[in-house]
Amino acid sequence: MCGIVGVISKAPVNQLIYDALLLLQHRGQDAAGIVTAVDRKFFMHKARGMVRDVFRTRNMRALPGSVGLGQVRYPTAGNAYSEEEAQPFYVNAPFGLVLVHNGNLTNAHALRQELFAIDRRHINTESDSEVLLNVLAHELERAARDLPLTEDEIFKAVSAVHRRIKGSYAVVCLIAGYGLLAFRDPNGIRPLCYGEMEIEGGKEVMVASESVALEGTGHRFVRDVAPGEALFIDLDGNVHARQCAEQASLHPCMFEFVYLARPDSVIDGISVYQARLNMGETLAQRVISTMPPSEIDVVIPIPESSRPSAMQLAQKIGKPYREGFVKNRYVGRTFIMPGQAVRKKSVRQKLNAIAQEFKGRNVLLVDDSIVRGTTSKEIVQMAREAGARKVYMASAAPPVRYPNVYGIDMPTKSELIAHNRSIEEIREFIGADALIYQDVAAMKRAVGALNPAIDGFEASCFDGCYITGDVSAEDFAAIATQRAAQGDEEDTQRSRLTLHNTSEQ
Ligand SMILES: O=P(O)(O)OC[C@H]1O[C@H](OP(=O)(O)OP(=O)(O)O)[C@H](O)[C@@H]1O
Ligand SMILES: NC(=O)CC[C@H](N)C(=O)O
Ligand SMILES: [Mg+2]
Repeated sequence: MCGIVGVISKAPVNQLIYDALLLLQHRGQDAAGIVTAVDRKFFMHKARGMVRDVFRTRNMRALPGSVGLGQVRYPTAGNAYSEEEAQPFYVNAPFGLVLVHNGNLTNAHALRQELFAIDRRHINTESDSEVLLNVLAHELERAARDLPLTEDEIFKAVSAVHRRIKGSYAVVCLIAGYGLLAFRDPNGIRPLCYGEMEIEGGKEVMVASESVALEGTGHRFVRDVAPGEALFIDLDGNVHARQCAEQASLHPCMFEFVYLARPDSVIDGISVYQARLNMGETLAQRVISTMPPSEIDVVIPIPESSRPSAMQLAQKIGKPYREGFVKNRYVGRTFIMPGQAVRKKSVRQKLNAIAQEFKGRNVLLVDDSIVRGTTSKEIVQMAREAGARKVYMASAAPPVRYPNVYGIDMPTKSELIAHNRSIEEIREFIGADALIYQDVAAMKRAVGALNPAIDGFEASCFDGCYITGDVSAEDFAAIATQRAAQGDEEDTQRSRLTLHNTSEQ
């Protein structure tokens, strides 16, 4: 998952974009980048690492201007080692475009060929976002007639982009000298919203992945961008909106509510925090129907993301909720780290047990999800080492059985602990005395009840239904092969032609 942000202001935006990216850091830890613009000239700094490491004072000073955009990256195409795949991406024609993307294109491999063979465009990385930018550039070129470029032409280009690209995408693009373009895929899989703030000399408009970025930077949340809709924000901060997709429906990604988004965000009218509480409530019913609550002494969350669900579950089953694991706040989120070896090592570095909460007790550990089983396996063992009598495990999300091709990095079935395994086999693998999972329909009901206007959820990793309906066996294979062939760090550094890199040299 990536976090994206774009701003049109009358004042310098470098610090503002930095602040917004910090608020979106939980969506991507591998790379960060900002582009600002003065008139038609772009300034960029992007590099691998977390926001705080990527931007030093000298880099910030080199980002002048009152319009700009930024991204924090969690790769789902290409790899984590490439500086060149960090975003934003830039193309000089037409007009000068820079783009940030959250999501994953399922037909990137076919588009890559098409761009070369038909549109005569060169793609220099494995990133699907570079493909997306070039499709947009090509369509803008086709739509644009005489100067100046008009709103109608911009929206026409977005409609053409919707027809060509498949998968999930929330996009912010800066068109040099014109303004900021933002659009969301026709199923609204990835989140995008915008807000405003009155400032001296006019209005400041911010587009961001999550409402927390708007709130945390003092902007008033206006609304979510609708699925298939495009916003064009001109340099005076006027927002022009148009539906650019032929067919649109709202199917936000369920995994945002389960794990990815911050609990203090509201996505498509649903409070992420409330969604997690509701999931805890329905999970409690599953627990009660599986074992008598009298067999449980204490409910312990696996920090961080499972806390709201565990709290609600404990209250519902009438058992104490205790903090049995302490999280080292300087270790990032393990699930979005690249590579299984580092993820495994990080669980122990990140979480440590408080023995007194475990000693001689029957504990029910609650996590928001079990994906590869890395966390649960370690945690169950740690609970035993800390002296627990029985260790039960509950997951606020159902078993993750199918690959995700829409922007969560689990492209192959084989890496999923629940794929082709019964609940009993998973229980045995993680070494728990009992394992209780959320039910798919119950989860959809519990979260869906928070906004009846939603058409449904993109929940393919739980139910195997891919909302775009057009992911072919070839697409699955291409995505999986591409991720499997990531190469190592050294290899990646060697193989890249660094076209637009302004990082430390
Ligand atoms: O089964 P796994 O493959 O281990 O993945 C699932 C775990 O990963 C996530 O935690 P993470 O440490 O990424 O972030 P958090 O601190 O927000 O919970 C998630 O909350 C689960 O704990
Ligand atoms: N998680 C994401 O949104 C990733 C965006 C894009 N597919 C990349 O890999 O850079
Ligand atoms: Mg976790």
